[in-house]
Amino acid sequence: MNISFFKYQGTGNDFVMIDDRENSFDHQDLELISRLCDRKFGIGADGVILIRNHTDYDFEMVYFNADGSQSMCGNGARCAVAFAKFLGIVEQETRFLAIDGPHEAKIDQSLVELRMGNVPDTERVEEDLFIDTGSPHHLRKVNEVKTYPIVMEGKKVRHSERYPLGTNVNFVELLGENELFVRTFERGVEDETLSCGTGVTAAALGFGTKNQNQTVKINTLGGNLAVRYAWDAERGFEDIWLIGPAEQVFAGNIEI
Ligand SMILES: N[C@H](CCC[C@H](N)C(=O)O)C(=O)O
Repeated sequence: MNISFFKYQGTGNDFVMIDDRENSFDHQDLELISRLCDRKFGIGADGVILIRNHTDYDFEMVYFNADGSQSMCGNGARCAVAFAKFLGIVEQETRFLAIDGPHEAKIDQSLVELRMGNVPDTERVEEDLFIDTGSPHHLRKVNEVKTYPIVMEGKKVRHSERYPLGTNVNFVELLGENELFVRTFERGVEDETLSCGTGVTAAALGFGTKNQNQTVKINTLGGNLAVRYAWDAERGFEDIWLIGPAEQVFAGNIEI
């Protein structure tokens, strides 16, 4: 089978993007998805994203982790917006559908602002936090995140009994008020990724200030992101925007 694809990355979180407006990609072939993501025998990526037509939205994005499981993907959604602009589906603003519901986004050059779903509350888990930003995120504050054993500790939490469906695990170092360094062990990739969009959003909500409006700067191994949000004591977190670059790396065909 010959598949045309485009490779995109958003702060080092990388994706095989497929224009599937003809609905021809066999998205139930999870072995194919894993092969496409394989960094030795395939293209290599953290996930696969299909762009599909939708009657009520500019497009629908369907995200698959490298193991074929599905979830919301913040960086992937930012890349999907950039890809949709490249395909001529959108111009500067868009409304599209993802697994967690509708999203708005704005794109200027390669910078994408993605509106995330509202997050009414966060949950304390012993010394840590749990926040669902469209995908599940466990958050642990650490001192020296760059030397912390992310994979060893991330696997323990990801497979703990508390999370029968698994969770993503974020390790967060506070660099200053509203400035964080975040590293993430990702469910479905089953490894650390260079950044995680829904993860840095969860970290911003968990460790940012609780004023009416603020922007949290997040450093990741793959680059810098920002999260803007409004907080209300009753309603929690609203008007949440994940902001960062999304770039096309290369295009190709694969016989697989
Ligand atoms: N692995 C995550 C989905 C992708 C999250 C990440 N790539 C992002 O940018 O949000 C999960 O299974 O919940």
